[in-house]
Amino acid sequence: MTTPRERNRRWLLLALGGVALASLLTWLFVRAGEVAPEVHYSYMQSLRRIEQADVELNAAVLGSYSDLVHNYDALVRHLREIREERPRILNFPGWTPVDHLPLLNAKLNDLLAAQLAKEAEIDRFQRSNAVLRNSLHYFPQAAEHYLQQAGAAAPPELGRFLRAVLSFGQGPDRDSVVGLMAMLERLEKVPAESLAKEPAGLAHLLVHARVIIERRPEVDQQVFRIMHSPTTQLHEELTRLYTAGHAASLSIAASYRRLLYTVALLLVLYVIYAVIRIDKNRRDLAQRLKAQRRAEAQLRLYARVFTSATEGMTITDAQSRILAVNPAFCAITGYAVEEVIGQTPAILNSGRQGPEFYRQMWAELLEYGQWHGEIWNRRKDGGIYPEWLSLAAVREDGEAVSHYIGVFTDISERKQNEARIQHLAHHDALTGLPNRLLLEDRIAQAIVKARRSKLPAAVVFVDLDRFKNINDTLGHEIGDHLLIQAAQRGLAVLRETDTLSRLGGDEFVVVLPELEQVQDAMHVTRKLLAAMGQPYLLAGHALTVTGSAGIVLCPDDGVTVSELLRKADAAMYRAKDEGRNTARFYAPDINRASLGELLLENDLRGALERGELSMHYQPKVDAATSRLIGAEALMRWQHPEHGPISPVRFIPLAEESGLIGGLGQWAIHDVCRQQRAWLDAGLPVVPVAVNISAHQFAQQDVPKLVAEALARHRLAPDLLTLELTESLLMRNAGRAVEVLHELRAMQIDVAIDDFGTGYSSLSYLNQFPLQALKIDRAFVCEIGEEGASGKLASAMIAMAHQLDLSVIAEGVETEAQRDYLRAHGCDQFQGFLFGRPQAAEAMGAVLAASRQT
Ligand SMILES: Nc1nc2c(ncn2[C@@H]2O[C@@H]3COP(=O)(O)O[C@H]4[C@@H](O)[C@H](n5cnc6c(=O)[nH]c(N)nc65)O[C@@H]4COP(=O)(O)O[C@H]3[C@H]2O)c(=O)[nH]1
Repeated sequence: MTTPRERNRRWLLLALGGVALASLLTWLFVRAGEVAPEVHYSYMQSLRRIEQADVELNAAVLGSYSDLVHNYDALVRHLREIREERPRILNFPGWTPVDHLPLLNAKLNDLLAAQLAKEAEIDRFQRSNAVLRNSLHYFPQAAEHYLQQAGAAAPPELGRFLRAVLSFGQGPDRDSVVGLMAMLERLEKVPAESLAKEPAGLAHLLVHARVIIERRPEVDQQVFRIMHSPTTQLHEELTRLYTAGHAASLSIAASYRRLLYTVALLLVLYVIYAVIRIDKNRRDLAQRLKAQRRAEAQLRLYARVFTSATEGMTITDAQSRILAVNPAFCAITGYAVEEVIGQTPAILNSGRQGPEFYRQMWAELLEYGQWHGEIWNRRKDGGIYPEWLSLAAVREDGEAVSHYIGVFTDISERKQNEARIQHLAHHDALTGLPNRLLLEDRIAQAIVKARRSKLPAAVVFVDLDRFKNINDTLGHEIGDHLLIQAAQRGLAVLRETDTLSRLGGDEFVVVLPELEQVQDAMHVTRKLLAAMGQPYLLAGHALTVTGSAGIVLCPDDGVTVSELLRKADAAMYRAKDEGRNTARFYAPDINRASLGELLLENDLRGALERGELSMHYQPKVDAATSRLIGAEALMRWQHPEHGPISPVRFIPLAEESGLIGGLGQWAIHDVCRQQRAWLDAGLPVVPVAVNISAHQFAQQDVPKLVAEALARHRLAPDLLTLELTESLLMRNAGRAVEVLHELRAMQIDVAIDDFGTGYSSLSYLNQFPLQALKIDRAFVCEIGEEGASGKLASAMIAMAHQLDLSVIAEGVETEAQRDYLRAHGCDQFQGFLFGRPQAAEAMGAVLAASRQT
């Protein structure tokens, strides 16, 4: 930007430059045209006329001298011409080069001097020649007359003298002057009486003779001097010098013309350049104007985004002083704009995060230029709320930070939803007791405590005796009420540190951590069974239901969750076997005798080789059109003695025994093999999802395994998808992110399975490159029962969509569930309503049928 002062100076310089250029051009123009031809020709003519007159003057002198012309008219005329013309050559034309002037002036002066000298000589010549002419004219007549008069009396020498004078008069001879003068003097001395009768005639004759003898050489000399006057030569020289001066002037004028032409040419070029520049500037200006308009429109858009965004936005300077906040900020925090401008965001500090949190946040923000995370802040009214905050440091041209920008969303509702999801995920919907997931966690904690405190823990498996009969005869509703009351009674007899959970149906499990003595476990169990065994008054019926319990001790009977549960279960069966309404401690023989899990595990080892395992396929359909769009592969074990065994039972066994690696690998290969077979059979295949267990994920290089299987069966990656559980991802987030990125690079889609049953927050799932989320069957089950669970499923769908995840609902059994989920934007359905898991042949038929729809 130029200041007005600079602009004025620039204009002044421009004006001065213009004046200087105009002066230069004028001067060049004048200099270039200064040699005016008419002045030159006039001067040359004057020179030539003088020269001509001079030549003719000489001719006139010669004419007079040779007596061809008897008057001096021509002579006088030429002299007059020269005199008249002379003033015209006295001043050289103004353009004559200055360095030529001294020589020209010197030559001119020489010429003038020579002319004056010549004029004087001519003047003398005129006079002498007139006298001589007169004598020459009269001398012959006088001689003739005298000789006639004197006759013989004439001096003897006279005849010779007369002839000599006559001859001398025609063409003088210098040498004869002396002799003639001697003769003349002698004749003049001849006494008059001795001469003839005409002495006066002789004297007259001798006077003429003297004139001839004296004047003839004089006139000759004068003519000689006139003829040899340097005027002619000086004329020539002056003309030559003048011509040279003229030529030099012409050359100088030509130089100026060239210079003028060059300057003019430069000016023309400059004008062209200026025009081009002006045009370019005009175009640049137009472009800049366009860009500026675009930028203004963009700014208006940004401003609209800023004011209408639902996220709170804060812009601070480098010292964190708030410069601007948007309306959403005010709506969320309760502060008015003027209350926060100039303050720092510390006014929102809730005290929930310690100094270390902020120190790390700032360190990350300054190092990476951004920070994202959850933070608790305080509203103006003192209320504390969680927000998802994204901070960015703005650096101009990589320099120091100039501003900070904060964008945040109030995630109170999401947090509440998550908390409710967590609660539901970990609690039984009917009784509100912890469910299997939370139970496993509590058992794990009890194991750790037992190890640390050396005080044993007990796990008690309680099953209500013949509860099924109540359900079957009095209906589920009464059964449910009974279970609720049983749970409440159970809770009433337990310590706060104990856990009572419901596994499902009529199965309860109690965790008793840090027992003072082992018998306490039996004591508490008996109290529990007694409480639960009291009569229940339900819908007018007084019901008594007893319970059987199996107790295991940690660490004596086991140190893993599954082991303790399995053994407690076995002990419970022993109690049932031994007459019900009783409790039994676990004993090693129980395990083998009642359940034979170990035997089962043993059987599982050879199951693959014996061909007892197979993959079944359950269809997935598009929520909007109900068209088949995928399938989930589910493993089936056909035990030769026990018949079909659920994967819920044998997959944990396979995980515990380390067999899961082989089974998982086989599952992927078998699904790929099957897809290839369907493809070869010309069926319209759909992507098939394979479950990956946490143990398999930890043990194997899943991307490599998938790549090998795809390559071996020549399958495109979009025909295979993977399902990983939420807890798997959370257990080793760092490695999971890496593996998921590898799979993404291979274009393998990954879905998160059983969502809602883990402990993860959706915000944290953000870091995983996932494509789909499967809502666990537990949440779908609740839909249609007028509970909160429907709301949870819809909250999950909304949150998953916010994370750009497609949502699949598992276990859709009823049309009510389907309609509810569809209305809330669920993308895909899987469940008995659309098809049960079925063998490959049956699935082939489903694929074939899908061609028609
Ligand atoms: N009540 C009801 N159930 C429905 C409905 N729709 C589907 N299901 C069942 O829900 C389970 C869905 O599989 P999942 O959640 O991955 O849960 C699976 C998965 O975690 C595991 N599993 C099965 N096959 C494999 C496998 O090949 N590898 C691994 N690692 N795990 C497997 O075993 C679990 C249980 O499998 P399944 O018994 O086949 O049970 C399947 C399926 O039969 C419905 O409408 N109502």
